Amino acid sequence: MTTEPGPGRGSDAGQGARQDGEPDPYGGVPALALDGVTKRYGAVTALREVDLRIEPGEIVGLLGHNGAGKTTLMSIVAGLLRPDAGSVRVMGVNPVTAPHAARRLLGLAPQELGVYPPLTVHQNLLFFAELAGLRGRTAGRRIEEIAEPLGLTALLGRRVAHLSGGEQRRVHTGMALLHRPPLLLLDEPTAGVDVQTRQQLLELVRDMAAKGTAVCYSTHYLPEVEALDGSVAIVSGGRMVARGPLKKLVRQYGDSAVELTFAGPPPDIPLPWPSSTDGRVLRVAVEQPHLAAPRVLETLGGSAGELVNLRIVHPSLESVFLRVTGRRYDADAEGDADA
Ligand SMILES: Nc1ncnc2c1ncn2[C@@H]1O[C@H](COP(=O)(O)OP(=O)(O)OP(=O)(O)O)[C@@H](O)[C@H]1O
Repeated sequence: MTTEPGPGRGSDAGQGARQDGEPDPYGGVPALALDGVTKRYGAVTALREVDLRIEPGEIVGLLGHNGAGKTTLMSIVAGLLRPDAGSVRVMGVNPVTAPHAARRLLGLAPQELGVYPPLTVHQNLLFFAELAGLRGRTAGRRIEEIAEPLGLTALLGRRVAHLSGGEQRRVHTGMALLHRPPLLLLDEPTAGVDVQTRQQLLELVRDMAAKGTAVCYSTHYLPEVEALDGSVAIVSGGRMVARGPLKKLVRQYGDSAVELTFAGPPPDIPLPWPSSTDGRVLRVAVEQPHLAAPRVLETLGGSAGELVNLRIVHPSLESVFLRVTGRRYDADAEGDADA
């Protein structure tokens, strides 16, 4: 399913502007431009003609179910994989033909932790700073600069092996920021972290974007994207199925509904409203769900005994996601991915 507003060109693509009043040092070049990118792994087509544009200062929440193609997309941007077709530009630089130049322009925090447990936090960060070409005092200053907002200052002398999972995740994220890249790729940066770390990371992302950094933020947590209040790119089956500012997509595609979850498959009852099923969930599309809910319940008759949950769904990113992918965003978590 292809939906407007398409792959994110023009002023609707997102915020895309520095909020700190500084001039844009890159002269209007998009931080990321993907055009018609296709990637196959043997018989599996992981990405199909994907277009995506991210402007400096824009935060894009990259969303999709397991296997949608998010990591493949980030790996192509980072120059770790070659696309089979299409073009990629990072600040105007082609990561296929100029991988080293492109790598200097982006910071990648992959899904898998890339920290060295026997080394201290400082040694880990210094190692990455040196890989990025930073030396001496400059490297030391950058480490201090990123340690502070990530809450790592007091941990700099500790061995990473002795840190909690959330602390290790913060070190891992910090490594991507040391060289102040204009494009930041964060692949599920809050996987397995506690609420406080999540807040810290979100704040840091907002802060960096306000200073002009473009951020591509892949996550399975829709509330994070809502909290970042940036723009959204939704991939499904390797295709870009929606792209645009969050608020605009919600206005355009956000449906309201009453969602009924049953102990088993939803009963087959005739309803006077459009409805769909997804696993154990029956979704009834109604305009004013809080008013319609009692009438929906009345139609259940004897099946009401099988009901385990009723939820009022207002237009939100969640309903946009369902509309453009055909599946609820939490469908993976319930293990009913093929429902
Ligand atoms: N190295 C590989 N060889 C073969 N198939 C692969 C390989 N890597 C990914 N795939 C397939 O490509 C598709 C896209 O995978 P990708 O990892 O990009 O998805 P994703 O959206 O990042 O998923 P997740 O949310 O689970 O991390 C999936 O069907 C996956 O099975």
